[in-house]
Amino acid sequence: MIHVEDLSKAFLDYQRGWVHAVRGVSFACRPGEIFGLLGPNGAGKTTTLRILSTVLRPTGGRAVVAGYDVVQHPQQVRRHIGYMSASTGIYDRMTAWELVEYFGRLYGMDRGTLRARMESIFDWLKMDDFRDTLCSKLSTGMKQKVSIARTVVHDPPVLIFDEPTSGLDVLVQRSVVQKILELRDMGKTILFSTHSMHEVSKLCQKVAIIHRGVLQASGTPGELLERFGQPDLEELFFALVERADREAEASGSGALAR
Ligand SMILES: Nc1ncnc2c1ncn2[C@@H]1O[C@H](COP(=O)(O)OP(=O)(O)OP(=O)(O)O)[C@@H](O)[C@H]1O
Repeated sequence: MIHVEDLSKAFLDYQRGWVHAVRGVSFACRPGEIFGLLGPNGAGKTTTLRILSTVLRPTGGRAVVAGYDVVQHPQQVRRHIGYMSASTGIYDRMTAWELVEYFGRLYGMDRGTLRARMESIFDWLKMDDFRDTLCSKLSTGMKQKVSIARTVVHDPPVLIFDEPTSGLDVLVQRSVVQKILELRDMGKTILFSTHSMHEVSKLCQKVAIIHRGVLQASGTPGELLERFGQPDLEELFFALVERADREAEASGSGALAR
């Protein structure tokens, strides 16, 4: 459902020259599976997810999402994905209900289907108590639920979450993680990025560790620990990041990626 092959993205930056944000990244994620992209700041996670959600064009390689190539059929890709990032917009002057309805209409859903879908989402996310409250008056946790609702309103088969729990308290984090697990159980294909090893071990069937724009390793958490002889994900993460940094220093490209 998500197939990424040798994907690259370089930006021409005014101060830094060419920044190779993503270099030769390949992975696949299937329905009913959560794939975690784990990496430190500046690793290339957001750039990868933006390419997959057609916000950015790759400079090399190929990505197919829900059966559609992201460069050749961006509109079809957008119809079949839900993309949620920290900057997912919540409009203060709309109520929770109006906002989700607005996005459903943008996806071209007819009134009857949209209403039934919204009733079921508001019930699933326990949003009925604040369905008519203005978004400006919602707590951070309530806003996060509205973001999830707008991301899934058109019932896309593929969901892409960019650090969906960042900046949330532990209770809200827990409920977001729970909802992501429920979406997986509904058979969705889920890709998400995070800094948190704890989330990866709780959520992911497969994980890729990315640093300096390069996938340092990918597989099931169990496979990776065995392959690299590490006791847990945290140790594995540090070992791979340090190895990549040493290699970059040795090749003289140490300052490049951050
Ligand atoms: N529009 C841009 N122009 C120039 N460089 C960019 C641009 N967008 C991203 N980059 C650079 O690409 C690299 C990867 O950034 P990216 O945002 O993908 O990392 P990330 O893994 O999502 O980091 P974080 O966890 O901090 O959000 C960084 O060096 C960043 O500065």
